[in-house]
Amino acid sequence: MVETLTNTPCCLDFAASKCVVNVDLCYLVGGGTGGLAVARRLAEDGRHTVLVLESGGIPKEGNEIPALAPGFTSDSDIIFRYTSVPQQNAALSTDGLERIISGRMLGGTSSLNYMHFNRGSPRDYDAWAESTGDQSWKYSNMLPYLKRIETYAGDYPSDQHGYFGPVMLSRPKYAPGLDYWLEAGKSLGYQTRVDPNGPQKISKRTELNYCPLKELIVNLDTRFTATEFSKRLGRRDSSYTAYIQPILSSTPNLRVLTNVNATQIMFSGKHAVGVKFDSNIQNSYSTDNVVYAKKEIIISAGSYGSPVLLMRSGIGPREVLEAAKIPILQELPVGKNLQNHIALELDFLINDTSAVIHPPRDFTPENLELFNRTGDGPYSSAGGATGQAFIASSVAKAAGESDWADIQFTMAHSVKEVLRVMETESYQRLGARFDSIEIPACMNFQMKSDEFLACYIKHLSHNGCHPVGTCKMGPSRPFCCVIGIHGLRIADASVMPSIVNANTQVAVYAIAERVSELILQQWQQQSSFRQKSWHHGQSQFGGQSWQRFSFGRKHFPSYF
Ligand SMILES: Cc1cc2nc3c(=O)[nH]c(=O)nc-3n(C[C@H](O)[C@H](O)[C@H](O)COP(=O)(O)OP(=O)(O)OC[C@H]3O[C@@H](n4cnc5c(N)ncnc54)[C@H](O)[C@@H]3O)c2cc1C
Repeated sequence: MVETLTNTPCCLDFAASKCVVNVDLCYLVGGGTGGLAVARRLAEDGRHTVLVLESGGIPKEGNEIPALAPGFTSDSDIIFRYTSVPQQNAALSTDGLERIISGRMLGGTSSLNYMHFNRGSPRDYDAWAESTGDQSWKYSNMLPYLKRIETYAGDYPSDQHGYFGPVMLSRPKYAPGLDYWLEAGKSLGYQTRVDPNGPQKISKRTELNYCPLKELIVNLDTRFTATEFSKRLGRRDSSYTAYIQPILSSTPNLRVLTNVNATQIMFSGKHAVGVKFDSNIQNSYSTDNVVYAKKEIIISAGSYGSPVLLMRSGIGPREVLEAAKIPILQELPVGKNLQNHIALELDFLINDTSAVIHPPRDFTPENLELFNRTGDGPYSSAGGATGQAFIASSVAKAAGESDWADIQFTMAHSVKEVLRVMETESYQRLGARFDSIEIPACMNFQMKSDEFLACYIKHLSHNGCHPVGTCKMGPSRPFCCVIGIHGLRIADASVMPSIVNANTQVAVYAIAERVSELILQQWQQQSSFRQKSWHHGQSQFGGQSWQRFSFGRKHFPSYF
């Protein structure tokens, strides 16, 4: 059951409107993509009680309908909204100020996103292994976790896929324009029948006979594929619907508390022991509620939320904490290393609307009824990005990384290559022509010239909604533990040392799967050690042994 403060039975001091909760073992801040995946794995083990505190509520009605996803991104009830610092080379049409959003509800941003399902390149995971010095992050070692996420229902069944995981990975039947996309890719010499979620290999192009845009894209080793999605029968599969909803009522050791906002981690010395939170239930606002966790605290508040919570708790860069007059508990470069993809939409005019979603024609009551009945049709698509391609640019090539695609485009990113695709026979049949938005600063340049495109990109590009890296794993931070602090871990997009070359939710799920397994192993080892120590202590010290050897109790007797 999803609970609110007003009805949770574990709230000990309910009458005083301050809530003091003692959780058996573990407490998670943030019921988002990573958080709920960790919560599920820890709870289903059966030996531990897990409490999730989530700032938002249950996803709104209609959240499962992909076609409604774009509308939800501006619903202030279910998003965190920020504005970037002024950018020098992006978003200049809005004075360099970027609108940044993330999900604020159960499922977090997996309840808000467009459901594209891409693992990223094996090179991305290998790079994590290299930067952390921990070989277990290598792709070959992460493959079991990637498989554990998914129930594969795509076109390429193989031993590269999982078939029993919570998230359904599928390719929708309804895919307007996909045929044109694949035909265009094929006509340019690219492979098209490739598993987008198999190990990402860049296929060799058969010939390079036409490349007027070669300064940007020299190596056109690209694969054009259908896009795959985290959807079950055409409906959104989020971490809430996939990991938690199916087990919540039958898992009494898993508690989920909604509409509570964590404000600070509490410490005894350098040991994280609890979290303070505000709650806002039915317009009744209460502050400084406290939850204590016996085992440990795991933060999964996302790439913006996790560093903020750490800094509020005294963990962060000295200059930031001093400026905010927050006593420093641990100086760490929290909040640095923010990485994101850059995104740019290009508009084309075509004369045949069968290749795109056409709202007046497609979003009809009949098609809604079709979706409700079968999960098919226009309502099963979040914006119609039915095809995608991964390509290695000349920048990647120059760095010796021609097998590490640094551009992903989904009808259509990566300007010059998209323009090229639109010039192919298949898109010319649709009458496709570039319909550039008029930007005064770019009007002096010749349309499609390098100068024009550079100006266009600087003005209209924006963040790709894939923030990572703000609490990055380092060599001295095993199992996503916070350096210098006991009992505090992070499991979300913020721990990635570097961004993957695709959409980020799958990598977050993989991190959550791996971290939760490590946590369970570590807890198991600790309890075996404790048991051994206890027996040993008993024989040595008789009745005094428990206090002498047990962890936790000794340090925090008042909490437990
Ligand atoms: C518009 C959009 C479209 C996207 N499309 C795709 C896509 O198609 N495919 C893809 O792979 N990726 C996509 N992404 C990115 C992807 O969804 C995210 O990278 C991923 O979901 C992040 O997971 P997370 O666990 O790090 O954070 P989140 O899922 O955001 O979870 C953080 C959770 O913590 C909660 N929280 C934060 N602060 C507090 C606090 N103080 N107290 C309590 N709770 C708190 C939040 O409410 C949230 O539930 C998209 C992102 C956006 C914004």
